[in-house]
Amino acid sequence: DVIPPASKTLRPQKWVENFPIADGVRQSPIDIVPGQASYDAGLKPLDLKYDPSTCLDILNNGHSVQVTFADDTDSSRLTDGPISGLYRLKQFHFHWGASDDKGSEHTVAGTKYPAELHLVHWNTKYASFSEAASKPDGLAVVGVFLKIGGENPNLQKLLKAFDTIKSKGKQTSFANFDPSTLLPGCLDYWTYDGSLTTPPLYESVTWIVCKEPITASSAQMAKFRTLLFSADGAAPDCMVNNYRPPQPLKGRTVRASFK
Ligand SMILES: COCCCN1C=C(N)c2cc(S(N)(=O)=O)sc2S1(=O)=O
Ligand SMILES: [Zn+2]
Repeated sequence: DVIPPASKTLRPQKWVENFPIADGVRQSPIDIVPGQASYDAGLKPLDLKYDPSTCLDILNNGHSVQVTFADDTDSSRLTDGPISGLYRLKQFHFHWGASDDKGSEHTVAGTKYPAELHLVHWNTKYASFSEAASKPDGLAVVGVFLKIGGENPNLQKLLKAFDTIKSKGKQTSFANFDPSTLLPGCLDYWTYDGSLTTPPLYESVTWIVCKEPITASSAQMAKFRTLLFSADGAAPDCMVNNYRPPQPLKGRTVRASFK
């Protein structure tokens, strides 16, 4: 009989069966309500420094498109902001919709953006990324919204690689990409304690969501939608709507770095 495509069997409503933490107290994403965030004058500006030479490869992992970095030195790292210590960049990836009216994981007063970039960093107080990934202060993910606007030249190099990693499991070398070209000009942010937004849903993430979006053209968004959840040879299953909807706040406070 027909095997349902992964995008149907692994949908968010099903995750709690295998990952009970899906109903946990600090799940992500959330709806950020600016009027309810509390300005914290003690929050420092983000200090992000990325070294393009640490960029290794680009991969279709069956959930998203991911660019992975060498994390054996401190040369691509996040410090300050809401965190203490130094967190190394491990990877970045995106979430997007089947159309321009949805796709982001976090929402802002109910507004969905067409996509969201996640830059994943791990706390170097732990020996490795995989050790850090499950600790309450193990990860810091910087989220950047994408909105529809003019073509973003800094996305072109990424999008050009998509043709070679169309299906699940495909990966290709990807060198000298500077992720800071994907950051907005203003690094004002909201921050709260949350989780990975896909299984294993570990409650290990200090979320840092930038207020200012970057742009992508509608044509560039369409390029994301040419990727597949499915592997070569399987029935093609378009990689779209790979976002988890907002989760209950359960008493958490969202802090703002700006007034
Ligand atoms: C040993 O590794 C275990 C966890 C590894 N990761 C798994 C995810 N599902 C995941 C989701 C992430 S997201 N969407 O919350 O940024 S980051 C991330 S991840 O940190 O790369
Ligand atoms: Zn993500």
